[in-house]
Amino acid sequence: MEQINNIQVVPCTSSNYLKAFTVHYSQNGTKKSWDFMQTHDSVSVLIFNTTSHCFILVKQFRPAVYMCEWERMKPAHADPEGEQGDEGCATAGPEEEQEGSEEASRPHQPPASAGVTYELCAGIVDKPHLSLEEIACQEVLEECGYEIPVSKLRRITSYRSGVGVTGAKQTMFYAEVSDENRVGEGGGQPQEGELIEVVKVPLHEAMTFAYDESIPKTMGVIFSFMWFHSNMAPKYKISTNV
Ligand SMILES: Nc1nc(=O)c2ncn([C@@H]3O[C@H](COP(=O)(O)OP(=O)(O)O[C@H]4O[C@H](CO)[C@@H](O)[C@H](O)[C@H]4O)[C@@H](O)[C@H]3O)c2[nH]1
Ligand SMILES: [Mg+2]
Repeated sequence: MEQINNIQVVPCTSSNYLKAFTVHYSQNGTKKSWDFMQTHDSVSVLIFNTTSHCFILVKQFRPAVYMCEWERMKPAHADPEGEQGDEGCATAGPEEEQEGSEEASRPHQPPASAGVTYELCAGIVDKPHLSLEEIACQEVLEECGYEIPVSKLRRITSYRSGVGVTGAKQTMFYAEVSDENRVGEGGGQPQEGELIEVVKVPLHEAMTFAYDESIPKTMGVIFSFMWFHSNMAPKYKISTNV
């Protein structure tokens, strides 16, 4: 379990990952404006291990998810844009800053598990010299430890994510792997700060997993499990409990 402490929230003024803008425009003669962020497109891969009949997912701490929970649990007086003084900044109170103290003893800070989500293996498209498929295969290797050629990828579809905020394009692939393709532990690239746990979801538990709201997960997981159910499950002649 991760230990999350020393939380400080500051305005994001310069980032390699996102840029915030306001666009002013006219729609059918009416002047409008909209705030949005430019981010990278991304790829994701539904991985099915044919040896163990399990889906291979990744589990990782997501600061954005955690901060939603942090906001929710914050006492009313701890307004980041109000009483903290620094514009738009928030710092955890003194009791939150003691390293190593029990998370349960911090009434205003959610446990780290509140920010951990189950996701498809995925990555941002930030290498112009590589195809979407090549980036997807790199992520499968780095995050999950399976080495597969691009020919093993089947494109499921692409769609827009965060249409109110980013509108970035995500492309989803499907890949069947076997234990023989496993060449490493996965886990992401520690030098880039990635700390990823590889988890297996047995095929027969997939739909129960997908609809269990107590398990935080992305829409990609739910959609891809349903895609598998209607497109691939008959091939494996296994009920997925829909
Ligand atoms: N985002 C960001 N902010 C930082 O401040 C920040 N600082 C460092 N980094 C580094 O960027 C890399 C991002 O990792 P990936 O390429 O594996 O992309 P994912 O984070 O897995 O995101 C994908 O999968 C998600 C789940 O399906 C989708 O929601 C996304 O759309 C989709 O791109 C890591 O090396 C991370 O250390 C930041 N990355
Ligand atoms: Mg990733």
